[in-house]
Amino acid sequence: MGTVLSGLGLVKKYASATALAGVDVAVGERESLAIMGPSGSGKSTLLHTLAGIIRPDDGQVLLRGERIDHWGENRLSALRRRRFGFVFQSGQLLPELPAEENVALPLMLEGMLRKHAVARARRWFAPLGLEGLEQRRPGQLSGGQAQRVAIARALVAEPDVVFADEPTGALDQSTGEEVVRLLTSVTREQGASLVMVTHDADVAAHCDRILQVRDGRVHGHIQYTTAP
Ligand SMILES: Nc1ncnc2c1ncn2[C@@H]1O[C@H](COP(=O)(O)OP(=O)(O)OP(=O)(O)O)[C@@H](O)[C@H]1O
Repeated sequence: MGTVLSGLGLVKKYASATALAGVDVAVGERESLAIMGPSGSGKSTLLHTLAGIIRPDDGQVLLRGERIDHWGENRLSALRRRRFGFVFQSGQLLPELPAEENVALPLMLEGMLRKHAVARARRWFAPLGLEGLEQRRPGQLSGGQAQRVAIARALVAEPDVVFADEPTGALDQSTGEEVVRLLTSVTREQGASLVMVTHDADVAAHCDRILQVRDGRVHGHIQYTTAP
């Protein structure tokens, strides 16, 4: 399995805390990696550093072997739009746009005509169990449906890597399980890798591998031979 994304010796310090104290991590082709650890252990900082949102103080981030951590802001934001997809805990959809336009947004931002972008966006509704909800606005969707729309938006531009930060954090247990099951399976089918921060061991168990982080360091790995 080839490596898509890697972090080597990542260090990130804030005035009051060392969020990352030298982290090595590699994410394989189509692999799903869960990042777990106590509150304040550096999970979100690690995800944001791998995604080119936070610049590390030391160490390197490589996408398909190419170093990206020292790229300029414009180049990094174009990379994030084209090659990465993002799913957050909640509140990431634009309330005034119908679901299909929310999904189409990354394509429109890249200059695709609205009707073409929406046509491509609609293809994601059936695989995510969202058929018939294309015209609904986010306020007319349940929490689980809104997260599935967010997953469709993260995948629509066919990214190399999807980053998810507590994607089930605002959902009840069974809705969260359904969302993570779809997130891991659809991401894999699309050919992308997944990096997901979660507090929830049941959610993490849907990933191929779990990275345990503690005090800004990798504390351990759990490798599943087959994800559920
Ligand atoms: N912008 C910031 N400024 C100062 N300190 C920060 C900043 N971001 C994170 N930290 C500190 O870095 C450490 C790691 O934070 P991080 O958010 O990565 O942890 P986490 O494991 O994601 O926590 P949680 O599970 O509570 O979200 C913490 O001590 C935090 O207080």
